[in-house]
Amino acid sequence: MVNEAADTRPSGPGDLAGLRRLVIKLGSSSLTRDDGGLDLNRLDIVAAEVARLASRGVEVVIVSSGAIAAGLAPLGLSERPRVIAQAQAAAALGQGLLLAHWRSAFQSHYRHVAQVLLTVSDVTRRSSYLNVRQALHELLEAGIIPIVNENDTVATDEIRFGDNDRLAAMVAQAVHADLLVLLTDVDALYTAPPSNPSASRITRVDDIAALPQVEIGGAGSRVGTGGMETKLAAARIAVACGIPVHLAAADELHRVLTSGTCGTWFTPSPVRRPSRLAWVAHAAGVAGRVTIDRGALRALRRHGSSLLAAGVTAIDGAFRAGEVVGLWCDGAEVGRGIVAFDSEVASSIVGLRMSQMSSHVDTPRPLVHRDDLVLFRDGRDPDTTVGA
Ligand SMILES: Nc1ncnc2c1ncn2[C@@H]1O[C@H](COP(=O)(O)OP(=O)(O)O)[C@@H](O)[C@H]1O
Ligand SMILES: N[C@@H](CCC(=O)OP(=O)(O)O)C(=O)O
Repeated sequence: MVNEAADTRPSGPGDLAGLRRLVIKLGSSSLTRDDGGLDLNRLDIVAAEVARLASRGVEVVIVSSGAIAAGLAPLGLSERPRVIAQAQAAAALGQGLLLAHWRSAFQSHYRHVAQVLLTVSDVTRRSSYLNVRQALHELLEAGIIPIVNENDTVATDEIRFGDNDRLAAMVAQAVHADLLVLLTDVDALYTAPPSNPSASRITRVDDIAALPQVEIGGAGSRVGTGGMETKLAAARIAVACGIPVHLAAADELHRVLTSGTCGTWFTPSPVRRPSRLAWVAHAAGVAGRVTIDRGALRALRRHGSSLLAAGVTAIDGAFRAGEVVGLWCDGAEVGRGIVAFDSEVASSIVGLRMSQMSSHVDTPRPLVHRDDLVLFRDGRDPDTTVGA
């Protein structure tokens, strides 16, 4: 088991001598050839680099897109389908092909791979998040390379990542990675989509919250999703968790792992947020809304109090105890927390003091405990989130 106490994170690009655990994400655009099929040569090159790291004792998780792209040709499709059922069929077919190729790419290096398919709720619901984390740790300890992708066939439109960038950031956070490498079809973050002649490369971002005006475009290829926007979202999540991010072109993986003189480096925030609070802050699926009054907000902000039902004015949405809810005050989302009661029970105790709750609940307790709470200092940007 890796010693979590030692700081093994690189201090800058290329400083990987002490690296213990790494997440590498490959986008569809870098795993597919121009004619749409999977680029097996690329998989082989990545497998060779990863096997080299693994032989040094570095634990690596690969987040691999490409299932839908791999399923297009066998289904007789020439481009990514818009109809969700077709995309799901392509993913179901393509995921098998994708994993078979990863397996054979690693076979020559005597490494096993394991398929891990995740949905949004697997990383946002605390119980399944912990299971995922344990399974990944178990695989890494056994020297196996987990190949992670979104479970596209079961994910529905409203509750899917859609891109694998944010999924990769959540995985990096779950396994306490030292570094997240985002590999794509563009060599860096630019000040504007690279098709714009005035766009210039950004080699380093030390404070993502103060990123200079960057014009973000959509995906550059026929197969990619999300473009730079989801990569920046992923970088925000990772750096807030204290994990540096190196964004680079897929064919520069060797340089990322050696000199580091390529791509865009995102410096992590100095404070490594406890993973549980990061999970609450960045949970993609917020199950409901709890509106609180100003007095309650003041108590949370100034005194680090738990959220009591007495300070709640409304409950919206249907949620279960243990899910993440947004906390709202005066029309703005002021924080998030793990709620202690199902929505029906929560609705029945709105405005009640602890002493008045016993006829509604077995054990009167705060609606959101302070240990399960994050507050947004300024607007909704999780960069400015502080633990309560
Ligand atoms: N400001 C920007 N800097 C760099 N690339 C950008 C920018 N805005 C948009 N892009 C586009 O984002 C694309 C990468 O995203 P995407 O196609 O989703 O890749 P992937 O499949 O690797 O996730 C690039 O090809 C590029 O055209
Ligand atoms: N899960 C999907 C990936 C979705 C997607 O296109 O992601 P990406 O190319 O990383 O933006 C697949 O395997 O096809």
